[in-house]
Amino acid sequence: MSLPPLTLALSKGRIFDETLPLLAQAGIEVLEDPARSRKLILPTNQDGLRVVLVRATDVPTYVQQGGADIGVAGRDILIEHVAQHVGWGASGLYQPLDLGIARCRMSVACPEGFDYAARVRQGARLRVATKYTHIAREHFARKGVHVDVIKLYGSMELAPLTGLADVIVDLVSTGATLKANHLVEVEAIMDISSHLVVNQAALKLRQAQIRPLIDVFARACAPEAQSA
Ligand SMILES: Nc1ncnc2c1ncn2[C@@H]1O[C@H](COP(=O)(O)OP(=O)(O)OP(=O)(O)O)[C@@H](O)[C@H]1O
Ligand SMILES: O=P(O)(O)OC[C@H]1O[C@H](OP(=O)(O)OP(=O)(O)O)[C@H](O)[C@@H]1O
Repeated sequence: MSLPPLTLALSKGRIFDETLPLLAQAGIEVLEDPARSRKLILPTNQDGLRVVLVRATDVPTYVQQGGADIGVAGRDILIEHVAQHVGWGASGLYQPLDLGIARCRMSVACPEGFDYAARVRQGARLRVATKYTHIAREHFARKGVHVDVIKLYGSMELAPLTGLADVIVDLVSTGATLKANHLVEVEAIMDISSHLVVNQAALKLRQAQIRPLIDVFARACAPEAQSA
């Protein structure tokens, strides 16, 4: 009797695009292009593996709850997920590998004319708009800065421009989005890249299928594989 295929959860933007070359190094090919198809379950050229497309924020949930066996998620998403789901227990989600893809950083940014350093020195209360409330709270708590955190789901750059917030905490890569909106990066909080996440029960029950897949990713993202 053949086993059901392993399910790999990916979000359809950068993570999908940057995971494909890692899979390709092991001869694994996704047989449909999410940019052209509305399908959410994509076959691969291997009977034992399929890809499901989920929102980036849902990848940890799918993997932890067993909707997928394995997934790729940004460190930003993983930190927020773990902080919000402490009740679920730390178990269920194994993070064996930093894949080094979708690299960016989490930063504090503010409007060009805003004197962030002075406001921090003065001990002023800051209004912080962000999707990453846990990371923002931790960062400002460590600095001893009092903040009101305003949770947003996107377009954080707009918040200081409309008077909704003083600063934002968001992802920065090239800096082009900040520049286009007359914002400046004033503090880097942490480097971000995407990690492999694995359902712990699946890892125990389906060792023989999952271990080789983890090894495929480990080989593909090793430094010598990058330069080859
Ligand atoms: N500008 C950026 N440069 C590099 N990596 C980024 C950048 N912005 C976000 N990321 C990383 O990519 C992850 C988002 O992955 P991806 O682009 O696949 O999701 P998405 O498809 O945009 O999200 P959603 O599924 O919510 O629409 C983030 O969690 C972060 O780790
Ligand atoms: O420094 P840059 O290279 O300009 O990248 C930064 C932008 O990238 C991310 O957004 P993304 O492109 O993922 O858009 P989204 O949040 O709407 O998915 C982030 O939220 C910034 O807006």
